Amino acid sequence: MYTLGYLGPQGTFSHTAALHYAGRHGYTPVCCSSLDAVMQKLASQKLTCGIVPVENSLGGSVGETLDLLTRAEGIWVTAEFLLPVKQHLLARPGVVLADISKVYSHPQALAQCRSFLKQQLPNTPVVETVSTASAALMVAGAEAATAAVGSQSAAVTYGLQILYADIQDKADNTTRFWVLGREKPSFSGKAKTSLVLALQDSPGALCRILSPLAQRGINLTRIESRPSGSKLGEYIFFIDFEGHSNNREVCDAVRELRENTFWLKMLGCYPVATGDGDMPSRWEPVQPVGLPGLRKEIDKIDDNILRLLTRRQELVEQVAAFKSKDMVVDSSREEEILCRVKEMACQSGIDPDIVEGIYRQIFIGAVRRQVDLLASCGN
Ligand SMILES: C=C(O[C@@H]1C=C(C(=O)O)C=C[C@H]1O)C(=O)O
Repeated sequence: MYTLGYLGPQGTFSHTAALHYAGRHGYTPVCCSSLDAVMQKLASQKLTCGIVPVENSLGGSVGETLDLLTRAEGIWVTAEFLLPVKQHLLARPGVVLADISKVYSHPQALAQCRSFLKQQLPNTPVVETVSTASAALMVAGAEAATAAVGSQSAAVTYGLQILYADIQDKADNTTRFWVLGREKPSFSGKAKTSLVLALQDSPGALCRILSPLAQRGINLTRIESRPSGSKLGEYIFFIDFEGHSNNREVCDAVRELRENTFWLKMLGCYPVATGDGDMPSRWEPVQPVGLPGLRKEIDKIDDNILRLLTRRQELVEQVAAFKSKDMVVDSSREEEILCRVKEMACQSGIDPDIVEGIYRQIFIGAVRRQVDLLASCGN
């Protein structure tokens, strides 16, 4: 089994990213208690790979990920993944804004909603938690009227109500994730290279980092400084630039950077993300050999079907937040879906009646799930 570790619990944005990525690449998502646990399990071969947040378009870098990667050995960035992020203010059903005595969330999520919190809850204490989902869990179990900043899936998972939707400062809020593995990936197409380096404190030092790239026309996509952790005023720099690490120009630039810096660590070279977080529209071609090979491929496809069904159920759960108990079934929507999938089945040479039967079962499950959720939320 190929596994993909992510920072849990369920309902975190890392979980959402893991589900998207796992669905595309045939991995099983594995919940981990911290970012450190993701990396430790990866290093000790308990995971095939991990997915970790690196930066957010509003909140900036995820310092913990960068610090852990600086120290990690034998772990490479193998891919990047962009996830659009929507934050909501979540509370137990019945709680109104004026009652809220505390707001819980992960520091990144709080940073993403700074304007909203300042305007709507200016005097309410804010408490940082290890993840947005653990904030939702705390709010669900708290005696007092509290609120969490988190995802809609966290709301549904923990039986909370969305008091305010889309409270992030900007609508196009996106988190960039890195997929980590123990082996460098081989791929073709547009590449990005990431590294971290430490500078000797001398005049023009930063210029000596930038000029080897600039002189060769290499496009720097990110430069980020973090305290080195040893002395006040000493920094390390995280750099991402376009180009493959085996490209001649890039190799020369990295060699020059090494000469100009005190310490340099390659983090990885990986394909540039295309920017859509959707599920695959086309499967990778496979060439199975013999009966065992064919059955192995069928097993893989079954894994993928289940992962897609899991993802579908998550979305169905989110739909429940827009419904009341007595209007769960939407027959015209079901007919619309049936019409589309049966048409696709015909085009692919699959019996449309069989596809219809499968989908009718899926609808029964989806409706049952929504009814249960709405009953547990008291809607
Ligand atoms: C998910 C929904 O709820 C129900 C389940 C559906 C599904 O599984 O696709 C479609 C329509 C509804 O009967 C929805 O309304 O979109």
